[in-house]
Amino acid sequence: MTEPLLQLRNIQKSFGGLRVCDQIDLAVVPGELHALIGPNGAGKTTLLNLITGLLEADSGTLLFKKKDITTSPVHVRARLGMARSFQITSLFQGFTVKENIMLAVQALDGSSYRFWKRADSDPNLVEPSRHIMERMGLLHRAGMPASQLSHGEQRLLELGMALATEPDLLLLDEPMAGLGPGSTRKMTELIRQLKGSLTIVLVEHDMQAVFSLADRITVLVQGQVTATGTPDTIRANPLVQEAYLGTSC
Ligand SMILES: Nc1ncnc2c1ncn2[C@@H]1O[C@H](COP(=O)(O)OP(=O)(O)OP(=O)(O)O)[C@@H](O)[C@H]1O
Repeated sequence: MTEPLLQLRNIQKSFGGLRVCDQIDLAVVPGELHALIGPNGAGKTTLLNLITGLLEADSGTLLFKKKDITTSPVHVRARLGMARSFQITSLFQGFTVKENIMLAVQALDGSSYRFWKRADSDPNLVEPSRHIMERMGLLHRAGMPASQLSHGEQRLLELGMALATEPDLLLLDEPMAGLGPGSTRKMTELIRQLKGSLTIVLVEHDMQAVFSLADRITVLVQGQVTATGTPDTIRANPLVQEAYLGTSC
């Protein structure tokens, strides 16, 4: 098997007496879109938080690009090439779409925010920002404050900001949440276009999107990995069908 880009070995996490992640083993290989699914409260978001470093595991090992990052803080993991789609609340609401994207590009470039005025005419920032806005279908919104965007557009901006850091591993936490059918289709298509050019871990409740996008799916139930496999294997797994009884996977 290809050497994993991200590997979790025997990861445990409890909140008080509640074990939320229990002996999690997970290998994400380069270039794949690996979806994490499971019923509400299964521990998916907690697992993403453990991967990005927002939370620290109680025990177990996390490897990224073969480096042990088990205790590394968020910014070290980000510098190594991990990005998570920002929550809408962390967009700079008063800044325009272009300014938000430029800030994210600037973070990659390492230059200081106090040079903002110059940054606005710096082709090294302007060109990549323009490219990202174009890719996200947000070019026509470049001058609009983030606060005035629709919910779907804000989610696209979030994704654009994550991509601006040119990650090797992109973690997406429910990118379709709260989107209508049109925006969901648009987001699905965008994620499909990203596939292959980077490795993606996707947490999503929209099973249609998950099953159409994922190369492999890991199913979490009550903090444990119940199954990992291709969409077809997962669909046919009786344990998964039991966990998802009543849903359309
Ligand atoms: N900071 C916290 N303190 C205490 N309990 C927490 C904390 N974060 C999550 N939990 C609990 O851990 C369990 C797993 O939560 P988590 O959000 O990881 O699940 P999830 O699979 O992402 O659920 P959903 O699909 O509903 O988003 C839940 O019982 C939740 O209440």
